[in-house]
Amino acid sequence: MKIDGVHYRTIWVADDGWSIEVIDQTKLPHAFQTVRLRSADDAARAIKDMVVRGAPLIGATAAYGLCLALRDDASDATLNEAYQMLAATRPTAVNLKWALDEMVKAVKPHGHSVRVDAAYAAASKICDDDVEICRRIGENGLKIIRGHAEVKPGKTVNILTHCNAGWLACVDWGTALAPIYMAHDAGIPVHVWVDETRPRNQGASLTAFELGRHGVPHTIIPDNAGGHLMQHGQVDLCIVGTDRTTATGDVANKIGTYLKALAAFDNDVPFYVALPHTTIDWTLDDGVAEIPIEQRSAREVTHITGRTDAGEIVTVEISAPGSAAANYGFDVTPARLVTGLITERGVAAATREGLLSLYPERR
Ligand SMILES: CSC[C@H]1O[C@H](OP(=O)(O)O)[C@H](O)[C@@H]1O
Repeated sequence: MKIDGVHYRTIWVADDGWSIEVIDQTKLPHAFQTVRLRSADDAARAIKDMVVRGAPLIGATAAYGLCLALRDDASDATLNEAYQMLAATRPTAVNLKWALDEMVKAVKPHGHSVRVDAAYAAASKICDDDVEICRRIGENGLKIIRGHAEVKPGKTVNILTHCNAGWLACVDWGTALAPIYMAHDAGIPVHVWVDETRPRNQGASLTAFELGRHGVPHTIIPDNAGGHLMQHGQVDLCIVGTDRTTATGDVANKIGTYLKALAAFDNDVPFYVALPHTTIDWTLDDGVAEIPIEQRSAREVTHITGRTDAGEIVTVEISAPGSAAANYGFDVTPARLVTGLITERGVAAATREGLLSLYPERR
């Protein structure tokens, strides 16, 4: 996406031809800085510390993490060790394992002397494919937004989203936000209710940053406000992302998504999930029982980082000292609450048959 006229992806090979540069998302929205990754450890730390985050971008970063490991030593032992280390960084986003498996398939057949080139080529393809996949998700989601615009001609289409599933969560475009960018660029009047998304505030910090830079009208709301807005007819549809969706359409996404889906269901508000095929876990049927839910540090709940009026970036404690805090990173929305799955191949019902209609090769 463009920032101040410059087109950025979230991850790229640096000008030295081998190290990896990423946007440091822990510094946004108050500073736009990049970080250089020079080892698999650097890549793992960037994923774990959420310097990079979002299922597709986590996968892309892990892919380049394997490239960096192989530069030092292209042996199977190093490949396996780096795979295991990167795979252990964050458990919920299935793109992580998908990307690592793609890299192993691309590298393993080759002799050591060509493995590094094969790895960088494979990682680059993962990134290029993600850009095109997300662009197509945007096109398919645009049709849905256009449909809502047609039933209220000249009026604004109000869309609620949760967390950040924009270009910052992917390599470019995004998933849930791609249709919104395309609708805005097509002249359809859209407005986005942006869930702040506690505790890491990816909505207030990242989605609002993205939409603001693209000129898309939006309003940041507390996570608990969405149901009220839906009750009062102020939400035409919801579009969110996902970190892992089962073969039956159960959707793991940022904590709070499930509650939003319940409110949408109760108010007859269409609830869409935008995802690439790389986020579908075909091995799972029951998302609530089977999808691993990351638990992060209590400090992310008890403390918050922001900018003072004087422009200083500070972290402060916002809770009663000594109180325990639980920090579940994701929840699972059962398929019955999902209106449709917006993929690069079209929009499917959140069912096994719906997904297989788009991905018949999975039968
Ligand atoms: C397109 S994946 C976006 C997805 O990832 C976010 O989680 P996190 O910021 O912790 O990586 C959130 O669940 C988004 O919906």
